[in-house]
Amino acid sequence: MAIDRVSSMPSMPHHRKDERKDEQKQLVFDASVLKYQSNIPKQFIWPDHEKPCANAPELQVPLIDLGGFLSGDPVAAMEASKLVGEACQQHGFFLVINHRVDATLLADAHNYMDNFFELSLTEKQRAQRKLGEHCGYASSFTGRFSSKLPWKETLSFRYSAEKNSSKMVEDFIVNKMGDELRHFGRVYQDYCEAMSKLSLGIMELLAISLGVGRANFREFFEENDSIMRLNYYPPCQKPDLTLGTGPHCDPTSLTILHQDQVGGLQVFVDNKWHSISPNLEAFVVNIGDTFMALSNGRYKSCLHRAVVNSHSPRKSLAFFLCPKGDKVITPPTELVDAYSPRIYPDFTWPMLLEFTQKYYRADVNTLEVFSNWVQQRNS
Ligand SMILES: C=C1C[C@]23C[C@H]1CC[C@H]2[C@]1(C)CCC[C@@](C)(C(=O)O)[C@H]1[C@@H]3C(=O)O
Ligand SMILES: O=C(O)CCC(=O)C(=O)O
Ligand SMILES: [Fe+2]
Repeated sequence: MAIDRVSSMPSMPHHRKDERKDEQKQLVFDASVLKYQSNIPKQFIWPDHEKPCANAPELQVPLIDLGGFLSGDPVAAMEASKLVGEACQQHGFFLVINHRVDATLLADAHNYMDNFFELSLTEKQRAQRKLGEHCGYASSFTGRFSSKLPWKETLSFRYSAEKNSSKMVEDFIVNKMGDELRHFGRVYQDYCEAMSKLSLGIMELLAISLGVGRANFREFFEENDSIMRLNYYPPCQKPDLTLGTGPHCDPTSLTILHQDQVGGLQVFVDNKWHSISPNLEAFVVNIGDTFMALSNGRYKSCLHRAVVNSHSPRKSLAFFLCPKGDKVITPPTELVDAYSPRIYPDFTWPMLLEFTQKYYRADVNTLEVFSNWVQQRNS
């Protein structure tokens, strides 16, 4: 059964379920074919109010130099945390440079991604993600959603920072794709380790900016159980009708994204879509719904999307930091008082993840609908 936005998870009438199954069976997003088609299947056409708008103005996002902070300079740490705090109070997006992620590793991550997505659909489908699961290959989520399909292929896998999981990514890739992709798996294992390390540094800056203990969030995410996602956006002959990724807030805690030089990431600020220009030296960082709850709403998870174009494929590598499954999302006591009462209920990340994978397509309201769902279940 394909999943669309549901408010109270109604059971689907049988006849509709059968119709949907037939419809979904026919629809396969084979990028090697669809990128040449000028008649776009209706499932990929977004409603007028969500279609891309021409020439979105560039968003002035703070470019935060992490060099001094990563060298242990306390003044630089204060300066960086101030810039991070200002960005998170406005739109939750900022860029980081001098991040110490190895340039060769970053180049390999982009190159190996090209190799994978240029495989035949049959080859890629060896890693096909199962309904309700978040790891594996997906081509525009046909079978998962029945309308407003994203114009993209994705490969997602789980990364755990726990000591005994040092081969989790490599093993997943080899298990799905065979031994010939072992090195591919190794590259993304190393990439995720670099992302995890960078995330923990950024968590220190977020803690300082919120006035909680500097180690507070770092310890909370030390043994993170995160999601790595490779986004591949084929060219589209009608890029004004489709979206690579629909409008959403990331349900996760922190996203570290590297976009290639093509451009397409847009953020909704001051009631208008703004583009974030490519900068290969920088990572785009944004906080997600889970961190918004952890900060008791002080920092906002921000609406964003990705547009496509008619001339070249676009790639982005998104590392989604997530806490270990047994961690309860409760804001530090410093962030809750009579003037700032609790906004969201306690929850764990696996609860929110299951909600987005089985019941609700993440959008701008995910955390609010999820909170009501949790409170209904607890009442
Ligand atoms: C936990 C996740 C669900 C999604 C991938 C990660 C973080 C972002 C989420 C997503 C990108 C938000 C928009 C809708 C979505 C279905 C997508 O377009 O990919 C979301 C991802 C998902 O549910 O697979
Ligand atoms: O590809 C992009 O630039 C954004 C992708 C994104 O927002 C996501 O995968 O959550
Ligand atoms: Fe996102």
